[in-house]
Parts: sequence; C-alpha cells; structure tokens
Amino acid sequence: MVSGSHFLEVNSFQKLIDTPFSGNVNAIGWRRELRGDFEEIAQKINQTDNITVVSARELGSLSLSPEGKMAREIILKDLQLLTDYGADPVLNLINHYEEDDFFFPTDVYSWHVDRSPIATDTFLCTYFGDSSEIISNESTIQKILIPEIRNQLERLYDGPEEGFNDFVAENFFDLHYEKTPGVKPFQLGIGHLWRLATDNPESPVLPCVHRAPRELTGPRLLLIC
Ligand SMILES: O=C(O)CCC(=O)C(=O)O
Ligand SMILES: [Fe+2]
Repeated sequence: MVSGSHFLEVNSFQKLIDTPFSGNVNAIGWRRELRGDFEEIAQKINQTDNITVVSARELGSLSLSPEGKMAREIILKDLQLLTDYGADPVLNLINHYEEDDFFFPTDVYSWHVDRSPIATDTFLCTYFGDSSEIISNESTIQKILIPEIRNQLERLYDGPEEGFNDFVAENFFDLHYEKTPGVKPFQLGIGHLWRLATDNPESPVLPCVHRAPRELTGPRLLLIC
C-alpha cells in the first residue's frame, strides 16, 4: 500500500470501499494497471454532446478489436461493482465541461468539493485522457474566506445580512477553493478507481478538494458517481 499525506492507495475494490477515511486521508485509490484499448472505445462512441453519457447498452453494441473488448469488459465490471455497492455510476465521454466566465467560476475546472445531503462518497476513474487532480485541504483556502472575493460577493448580494450564507451556498460559492501558490496537485492517473470524501453531514473527514483537468489529449472517458 502506497500512501501520500492525504490519500491512500489500496489493491482491491473491497479495500477501496472498506477502508475508512480518517485524519487527513480523504481520498482512497484502487491502483490498477488496466489492460485493453480504452482509446478505441473513446473513439468509437458516437459523440452527441460536449458530455456524452454512454449507456452499458451502447457500450455493449460497439464493434471492437480484442483489446477494445478487454477494455469494455473492465468498464462493465466496474459499473457492476459500483451498482452492486449501491452507487449509481455513469460513464461519460467528455469533450468539454460547461465553463463560467464569471469572476467566481463554479465549474468543475475550479478546485472544489462535492456536496451530498447523505453519507455518500464520489467515485471516479479516468480510463482515457487527462486525469482528475486532488490537493490536500491544508494546501487550499476556501474562496469565500479570501477578503477581496468575499467583498465582491457581498456587493453582488443585495438582501438581508442573515441571508448571505444561504446565498453563498445556493450558488455553490462555498464549495470552491483556491490552491496555495507553488503547491503541486496530485494527478489521480489513468485506470485507478478513486473514492473521494464529500461534504456530507456524517463525514468523519474534510471533503476532498479536486478538479477536472483540461482535456489536453482529446475527449476523456470517465466513470463517475
Ligand atoms: O471530470 C473530473 O475529473 C471531475 C468531475 C467533478 O469533479 C465533478 O463532476 O464534480
Ligand atoms: Fe467534483
């Protein structure tokens, strides 16, 4: 088992779901060296949008080489493992996420945490393309705590003072973070299945700060839930 200060790496799905988050650890990865041609799958999916949701049925209907078939089996198995666990995994082919050009972007290219009203974690695996990144909480600051940003938000908000926190939460401003300059983020890599702590009422740890990468090498094939 390899470990960083804020993440752990394990070698099975069972350990991925059984290992509790604790202390500074709010990300756990099932490290795998996957065999198969995931690029072929990314290329053969019929892209219908900037984010194409790929059903297990469509995946099953692709005409693939033997290596492509190996990749497909792995993805279908992951979807099944997560579904059996009670999650609701989605396979996406991502050309580009929607992006804000607002002074305070709240898109997924911005460092953020995921929030959930119930005790669930985020699972994600990039099979092909650029991989998601995480960063330790101590290397970030919640953006709403940065005085210049807070002042701008206060100017933007015109309502009673007691409503400010709701305004911030309703617009997801409280989920976004700024990275400390000079700190290098950790790339989650290709083929590994990660479990990230979310902001939820029962979480024993701080939520994991992460972001989507720029799609520099073309469309990404991502499982997420
Ligand atoms: O695409 C990714 O790598 C991450 C996406 C994400 O963070 C999200 O959907 O909340
Ligand atoms: Fe996220």
